[in-house]
Amino acid sequence: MTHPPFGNYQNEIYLNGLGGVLPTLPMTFAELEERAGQALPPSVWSYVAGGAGDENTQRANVEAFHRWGLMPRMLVGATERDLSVELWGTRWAAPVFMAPIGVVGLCAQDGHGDLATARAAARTGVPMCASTLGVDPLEDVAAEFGGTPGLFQLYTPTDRDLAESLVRRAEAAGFAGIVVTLDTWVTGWRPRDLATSNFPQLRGQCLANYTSDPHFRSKVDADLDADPRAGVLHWAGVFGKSLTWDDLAWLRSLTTLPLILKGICHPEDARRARDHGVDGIYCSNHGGRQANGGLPAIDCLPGVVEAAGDLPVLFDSGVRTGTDVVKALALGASAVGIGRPYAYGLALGGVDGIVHVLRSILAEADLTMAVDGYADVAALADDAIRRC
Ligand SMILES: Cc1cc2nc3c(=O)[nH]c(=O)nc-3n(C[C@H](O)[C@H](O)[C@H](O)COP(=O)(O)O)c2cc1C
Ligand SMILES: CCCCCCC(=O)C(=O)O
Repeated sequence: MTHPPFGNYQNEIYLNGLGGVLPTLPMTFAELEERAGQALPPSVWSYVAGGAGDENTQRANVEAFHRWGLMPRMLVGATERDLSVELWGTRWAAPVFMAPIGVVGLCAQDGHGDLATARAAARTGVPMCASTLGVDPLEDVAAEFGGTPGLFQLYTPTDRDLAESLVRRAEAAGFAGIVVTLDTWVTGWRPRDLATSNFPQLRGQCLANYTSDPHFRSKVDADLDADPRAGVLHWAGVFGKSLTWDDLAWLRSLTTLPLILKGICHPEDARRARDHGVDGIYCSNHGGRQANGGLPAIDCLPGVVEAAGDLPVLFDSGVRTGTDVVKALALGASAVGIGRPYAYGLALGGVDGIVHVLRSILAEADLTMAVDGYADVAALADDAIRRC
């Protein structure tokens, strides 16, 4: 799919003026977050916005971007930019994707946020990484991608046959890679969720990938449609395998699709993952939702990139603007994950809301590269960023 330059969104907004639909959507992350907080039911809002402990790592993820600065280059004529990247043999329209967000389904007013996210992927060319914890089964999600590649994020259950079934279904549905999340086999200490006690109830609504799974259903001794609680109980018993390096050969054996490990921050873990034959590393601290007191993820990225060698490195945690995207690329990310911002766009404007958030971020990234003199992602590898 070819795209007009992402920066054109700026002209569209100027031309539509205040009378258009677009200006009713926020133009800054601060406003986006504030308005999503007003739009979402309190339990969903506190779940999405919240993090671990006093949320210091969550804030640090965002603030750390300000301690990195891009170095502008002049007289290079970056009048036309190409932001596309090739990952695992597939061309992505831009070096950006939507990070997996379980429970994102509940951010949509019609309760089908996974489908809305997939439709936004189709409209923008920005891949979606679909969470295991969806409101809509992965097959229905993949059917909405419209040619944009998609990734499936696996929460590995203790039941190996169930893991295999989920991966096989993702393969059959046409997903282009499997992202295995390592850092969330149990949830971290999340005071906002503890205060509302709503987490189990929210989670219970996001088990479509399990309750639609033939293997899962075969293990539940009840009619799941008549008694959804039986499904929740069975899920609670199989969710959350704490993986070790010894499990990697088994994970690798599940699929010929690219296998990507999410939650890697230590260079030594990146090196070990590479030695175990994975196809990609995903540097992330889960947006500060799991362990508080950690380093900002962006500060971990350079070490992970170096250790990963020639493996692609995905990155997320704290990305709020197009400039953040360019900084993460300049620090070696192959593609950058947008997390909470797209969930907030969904809460405010459904598919249009996500599209607006993604196009704004891409336009800012594109225009930042134009002004700073970087015509493509490869050019950013050339000394484009400094510690402030
Ligand atoms: C509400 C919410 C749910 C999430 N669910 C998942 C998930 O199901 N699987 C996963 O690997 N990561 C999940 N994450 C983590 C994101 O993939 C990503 O790492 C994080 O949002 C990045 O931080 P940021 O949103 O502050 O940029 C979730 C994040 C949020 C905010
Ligand atoms: C029991 C673990 C559920 C994890 C829910 C989704 C997620 O990753 C999150 O950060 O929230």
